[in-house]
Formats: sequence, structure tokens, C-alpha cells
Amino acid sequence: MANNTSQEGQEFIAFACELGVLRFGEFKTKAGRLSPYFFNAGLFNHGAALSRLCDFYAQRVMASGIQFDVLFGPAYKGIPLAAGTAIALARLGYDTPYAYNRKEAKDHGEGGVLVGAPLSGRVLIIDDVISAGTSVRESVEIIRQAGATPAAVVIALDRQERGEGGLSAVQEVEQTHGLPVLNIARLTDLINYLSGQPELTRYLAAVRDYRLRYGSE
Ligand SMILES: O=P(O)(O)OC[C@H]1O[C@H](OP(=O)(O)OP(=O)(O)O)[C@H](O)[C@@H]1O
Ligand SMILES: O=C(O)c1cc(=O)[nH]c(=O)[nH]1
Repeated sequence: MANNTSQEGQEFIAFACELGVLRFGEFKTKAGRLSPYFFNAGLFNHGAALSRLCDFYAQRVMASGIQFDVLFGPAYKGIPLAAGTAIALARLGYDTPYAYNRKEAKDHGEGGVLVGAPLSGRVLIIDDVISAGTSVRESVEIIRQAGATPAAVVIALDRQERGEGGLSAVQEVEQTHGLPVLNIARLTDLINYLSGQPELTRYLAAVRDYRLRYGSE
């Protein structure tokens, strides 16, 4: 269940930078941290980009050997990721059910917060990034409440930040919930990529400062 290689990570970071999905400036994260970079998965906003993105996820899932029964994409940005990864896995010959949640419960029609395949058995969480780990904790809760078992988490970018305590957010997920966390790329890949791109090196200092402040390693 080895994580991404540096080459895969760099390839993914290049893809995200070329599409403007990875941006530099000042952004507030869900945890309220002021970040000099942001990964906006909503900007994989056309078919070819989403297809390539989900091929990265599907390759990661297949390479991991993780056993699971259903994919779960947390609202909102996890929704197209779970759907797209299910399509990419089907293209590889693995027809996989997928589900997602609503942030606000629907009070008419089918009602509730869960949409798609029933959440049962081993559930693989598909999300875009982990910063402080709040979203993953919320997904674990939703899956357990449905009577299913979280199997692992796959994310595009591990921002390698501290969680609620002294450990990294990823370590907290792994230790508290016993869940493996797989990434396609991580902050280290971003920093290496920036170092090799003359037009982007000006962002390095701020990204490194942020890592010193909130980073886990
Ligand atoms: O590890 P964390 O500190 O939880 O931060 C990462 C989460 O934050 C974002 O979700 P958010 O709910 O903000 O946004 P979305 O509705 O755009 O998916 C992002 O999509 C991750 O799920
Ligand atoms: O921590 C967050 O809220 C966050 C960080 C990031 O890079 N991208 C994102 O969608 N959310």
C-alpha cells in the first residue's frame, strides 16, 4: 500500500498548476488557516480534465490493493470525484457503486442526506485534500451512522498539516480511525515542483513559511 512516488506526485502537481487548480495568493482554509496556496478541485471543470483527474484516482486505488465495496464522495467537491473515479474504475473493468451526501438534508422526495448506492460494507472515501482532517472525520461519522465501515481515504493532495493535536492530520486519521490515507501528491511534491519552475519560485518562501507554521513535518 505504498504511497505515490515523487514522479507521480510531480506529474500531478504540474497538471494541477497548468489548469490553475493550484493557485497562489492568500486563502482561508476550512480550519481558518491563512494559506499562500490553494487547491481548488472545482476548477477541474471540463470533461477532459475531470477524466484525467479521475484516472489518477483510479490508478491510485488499483495500485493500493485496498479492498472496498463502495466509493463515498463527501459534499461538495468529493461528489464529482467519487462519480468520476467510479467511471474510471469501470473503464478498467471494475464496476463499483458510489454514493455521496448532501450538506443539508432534503425534506421532500426521497429525503435524507445520502444519495446514490447504499452505504454498506467497506467504504472508500474519495476527497480532494486533507488539511486539518475535519472533512474526513465528518465522512467517517456519516459512514458509521449508516452502519458501514470506512476502509481508507484517497485524496489528490495531502497538505501535510497538523491536525487537531500534535500529530499530522493524516496520522490522526490513521491512528484514531485505523484508516490508511493515500495521496496522489503532497506538499513536498508541490515545493519540489515550485523549486524547478523559474516563473513560480517567487511563491516558495511563503509556502515554506506556512509549512513551518502549520506543517506536520
Ligand atoms: O482537512 P480539512 O481541514 O477538513 O480541509 C479539507 C476539506 O476542506 C474542503 O471542504 P469544504 O467542506 O470546505 O468544501 P467544499 O464544499 O467545497 O467541498 C475540502 O474539499 C476538503 O474536504
Ligand atoms: O483546507 C481547506 O479548506 C482547503 C485547502 C485546499 O487547498 N483546498 C480546498 O478545497 N480546501
